[in-house]
Amino acid sequence: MKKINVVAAIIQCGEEILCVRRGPSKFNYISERYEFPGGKIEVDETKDNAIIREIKEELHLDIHGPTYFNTVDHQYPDFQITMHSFICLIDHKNITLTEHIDQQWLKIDELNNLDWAAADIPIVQKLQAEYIKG
Ligand SMILES: Nc1nc2c([nH]c(=O)n2[C@@H]2O[C@H](COP(=O)(O)OP(=O)(O)OP(=O)(O)O)[C@@H](O)[C@H]2O)c(=O)[nH]1
Repeated sequence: MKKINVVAAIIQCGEEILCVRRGPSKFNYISERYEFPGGKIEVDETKDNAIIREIKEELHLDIHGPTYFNTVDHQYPDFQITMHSFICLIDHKNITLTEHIDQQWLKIDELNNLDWAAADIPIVQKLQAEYIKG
């Protein structure tokens, strides 16, 4: 079974978090699902550098000092993913979608309104648990 290592950015601006929608895929379970922007870690690349590079490529956005949030291991029918998420703060919402088909800026308690890729559910749940705790 193919294994991939992915980084994902929880991009926060004020109280809102950026959620992006993947385009059509041959795998129906990720096709047009919402996810956090990011992508595969390249050989010899640090996770921090991978997240900075992916966000620059995908959103034309510079982020600084990503802060580690969690790691999710998830088995999809055709591949296994290990995804490391990072909280990234920015001070403006000027992004350009180069790969995704929609963007939504949502408050943490609104994140359930979206149809997420399954691997993202533990991230959403942890964000909500920490938000409730304060
Ligand atoms: N970026 C990202 N990928 C995710 C998330 N959740 C999730 O299941 N994935 C899956 O992880 C994989 C990431 O691959 P990708 O296509 O984004 O990576 P990439 O930009 O490096 O792609 P490339 O292969 O075209 O160079 C996809 O299969 C995607 O569906 C998420 O929150 N963010």
